Amino acid sequence: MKAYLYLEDGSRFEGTAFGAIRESVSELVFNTGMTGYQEILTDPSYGAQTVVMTYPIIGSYGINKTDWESEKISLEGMVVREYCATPSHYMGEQNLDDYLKQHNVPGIYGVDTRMITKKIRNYGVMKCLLTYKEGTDHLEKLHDFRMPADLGQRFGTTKKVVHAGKGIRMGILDLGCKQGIINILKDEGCTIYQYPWNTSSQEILEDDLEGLLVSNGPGDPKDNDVVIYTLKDLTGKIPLRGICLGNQLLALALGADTYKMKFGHRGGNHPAIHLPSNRVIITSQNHGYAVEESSLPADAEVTWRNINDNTLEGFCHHRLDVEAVQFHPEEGPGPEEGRVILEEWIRILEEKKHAEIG
Ligand SMILES: NC(=O)CC[C@H](N)C(=O)O
Repeated sequence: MKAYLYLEDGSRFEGTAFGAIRESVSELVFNTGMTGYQEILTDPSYGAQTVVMTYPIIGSYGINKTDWESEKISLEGMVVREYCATPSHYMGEQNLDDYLKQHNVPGIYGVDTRMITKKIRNYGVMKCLLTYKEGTDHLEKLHDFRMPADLGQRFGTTKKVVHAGKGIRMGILDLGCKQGIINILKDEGCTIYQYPWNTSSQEILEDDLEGLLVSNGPGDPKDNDVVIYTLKDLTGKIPLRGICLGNQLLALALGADTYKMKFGHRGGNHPAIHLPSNRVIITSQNHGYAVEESSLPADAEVTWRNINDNTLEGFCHHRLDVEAVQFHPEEGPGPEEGRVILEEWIRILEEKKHAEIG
């Protein structure tokens, strides 16, 4: 069956439908990962977005039981150059087409993904319509579409969940937390308190945590007024850590500003420099917003910067015990070099606890 992808700049791409047959309007972004489509599909931070995979063949290793970041597919559509319907991998359980159908997510293949990516790079992130009929009102549909403002409330846990462990008590303020983050905290032995987005600062403080991690999540960070208010209240009362959306929200809580990037960073090949040590690591990334470095309070320290475009990739505030990174130390998908950052956060909070006990 034919499918069409219409972009906000007026361009139209004809391809073949796969996955669910459902018209969808969303924001179009590209990901440069050569592998990792299962993690990308299930990463809640892609809520209300359609992803173009720049790697030309997608689906070749199928879908497995372990490489998921949440139980649902979060994105609105998938665009690929060539779809492989006959996957071959010892862990593969299902093909991508069936998986998309099962989760009611549409896809299109056989389109020039290189040209689409170049358009996004030149024009910036665009709205897109994935549909099955040619039409004259398509551009209107695109113009009428607005990214939902409640995305940060849609993908996280709806009730407090506790995962018992033998180590320190870590909270996660869950705005769509990737499973990879939870898995690392579990590996480190933490007892994890996973909180819904609207949990009050008082409720969090009552659990006597060693630290609170603000998770990744979809949408514009500035849409999360309630969370920013909560974080403002928690600042200085409990060690705060953040990943991606969490990095942006902690910066906003400190009075800094965020902005929408032209086309963002999505892929597993982003070099970031750790400024205090002058060391570079290759990071996994998925973000369309960034913290405006010059807006950070004077006593905050910029700790990480992206080498490709010099954007801020992490900061800390020693006195208030706030530390965050814009990239994904838990990878999922991508290089694992950043994992030590999360492990180090836990180790230092453990040390602090033992020092306090004496
Ligand atoms: N992965 C994330 O947490 C993404 C954060 C935010 N939604 C952005 O696009 O910048």
